[in-house]
Amino acid sequence: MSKLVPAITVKNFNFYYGHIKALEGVSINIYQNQITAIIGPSGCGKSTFIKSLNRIAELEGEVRVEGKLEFFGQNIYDRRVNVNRLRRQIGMVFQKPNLFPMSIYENVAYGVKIARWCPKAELDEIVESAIKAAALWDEVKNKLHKSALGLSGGQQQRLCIARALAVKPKVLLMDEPCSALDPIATMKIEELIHSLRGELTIAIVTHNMQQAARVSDFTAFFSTDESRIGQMIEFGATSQIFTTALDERTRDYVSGRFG
Ligand SMILES: Nc1ncnc2c1ncn2[C@@H]1O[C@H](COP(=O)(O)OP(=O)(O)OP(=O)(O)O)[C@@H](O)[C@H]1O
Repeated sequence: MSKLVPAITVKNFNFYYGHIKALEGVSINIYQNQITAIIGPSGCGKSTFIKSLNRIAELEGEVRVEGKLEFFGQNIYDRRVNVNRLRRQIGMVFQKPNLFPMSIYENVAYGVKIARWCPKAELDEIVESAIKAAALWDEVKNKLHKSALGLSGGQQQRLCIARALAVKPKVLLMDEPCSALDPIATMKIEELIHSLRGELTIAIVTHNMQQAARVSDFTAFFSTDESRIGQMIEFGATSQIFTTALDERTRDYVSGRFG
């Protein structure tokens, strides 16, 4: 394996919603061009964690952070950070597809257009290559100017991924991207994630153990203790976490005995 470079470095990270502590002492590297799965029981702070990486969490209300959270060496919570730019560089796909009521083309072009002026021919190329990268081109190439809301749930989710890819993010965060999809649509998303392997840094929250084992290079297991505050219990190569985890709580969770 080539040398691992952290895209995101997290050290002793605490996260609060108002006065309520949701995460405590999280330390982890999200490695560049690797796929990291975040697993753990409901309410342990998996979504909170990934939403804190691109500062989407603060859209939900007053939040506070402590500790270190760096994106290629830059403090993500520095006052001088341009949050819109940060969210382009660290894109996100949610549980349910959240397309705009616009055409397929416009959905993908949207982020590019608000970031900069772009000649039509270049925009066409960006849209096409993003939809191709999201493994959706053959299904939509003849209806690019039809409403995106007419697509199936699985197609909509791949279009959300295309929209995120169009602005050339360095990191893509995925929060249970398959939880609303049937097995075939899920398989297509997994194949798509697989095709991005080695080219894009991905952090994916999933409740599906087989999915984590299939798609990721690294796995982080989060949990809570009696305090109900989320912690990261163990982080390692996915093969190790699923076969020889060091912590008993991780072993119990991945084997289905807990959670
Ligand atoms: N916007 C919010 N305001 C206040 N508390 C929140 C907010 N979002 C989440 N929480 C709380 O933070 C804790 C962690 O929630 P989070 O959604 O991150 O967990 P999760 O592991 O992703 O759960 P699930 O697997 O059920 O989606 C929970 O106690 C939750 O109630």
